[in-house]
Amino acid sequence: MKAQERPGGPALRRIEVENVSARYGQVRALDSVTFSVTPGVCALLGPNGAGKTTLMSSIVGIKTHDGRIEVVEGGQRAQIRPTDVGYLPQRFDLASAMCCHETVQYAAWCQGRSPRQARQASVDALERVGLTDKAHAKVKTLSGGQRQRLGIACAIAHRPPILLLDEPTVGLDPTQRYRLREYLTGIAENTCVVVSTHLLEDVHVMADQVVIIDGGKIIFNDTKDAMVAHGAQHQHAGESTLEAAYRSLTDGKPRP
Ligand SMILES: Nc1ncnc2c1ncn2[C@@H]1O[C@H](COP(=O)(O)OP(=O)(O)OP(=O)(O)O)[C@@H](O)[C@H]1O
Repeated sequence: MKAQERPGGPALRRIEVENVSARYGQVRALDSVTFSVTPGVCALLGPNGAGKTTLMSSIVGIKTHDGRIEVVEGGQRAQIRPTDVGYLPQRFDLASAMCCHETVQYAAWCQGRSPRQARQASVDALERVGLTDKAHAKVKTLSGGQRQRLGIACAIAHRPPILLLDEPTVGLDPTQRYRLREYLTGIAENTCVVVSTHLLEDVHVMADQVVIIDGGKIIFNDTKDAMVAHGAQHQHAGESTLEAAYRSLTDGKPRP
């Protein structure tokens, strides 16, 4: 992934999430969540079951919810359009008999690119995730990390102004993790990138904004520097400031 490459989508002013609540039957997964995201990398943190995936799928529009999720651009509010968004779900299936190039081409075509644009988009995205040499390999022959990178290629191929990645660095080797972080920080100037992660190194390397969610509620929403400053006040021996901040903010909270 080349940091100097920037997606050509229009810069969005911000994503507004207002008073969003969501349930699975009796389970309240999100409870009046309100925050906004401007271009940059927003790291979404929280314990297992906190509601991160539910929040991402609500923003994408596939989880029904109460409240409002909109884009505000030039003072105008609008619904988020599917073509505005690139989404890497936490778990996904790909057509195992298709090759990587066909897979990404199809994803770009589904996002409104013409067949010719989709072909080029696939070439570019596979290059960015380091899978050019696997372009004609069948999906079923890929390793776990290669599959994850193919999923990322599908999410970024149409160069969306909103990128939602649910635990994208899981399964990537250190070099690929570095390349992904470099790519995301490179596009962040004009892309709202929301990355769900359990890795504080992801936060350290690429986050501008940090949102911590616990029990379906936002318990922290500020800059990375503010999180570091909070951690410095609660640091134990052997802990980084980010580890201390995360522990002190999430320790002892009731779980749903
Ligand atoms: N399909 C589902 N049916 C019922 N409950 C669900 C479903 N998906 C999630 N939940 C519940 O909703 C809550 C939030 O889950 P969610 O997957 O959003 O958390 P998460 O923060 O993404 O967790 P993780 O870090 O483990 O991926 C949890 O209590 C979970 O058990």
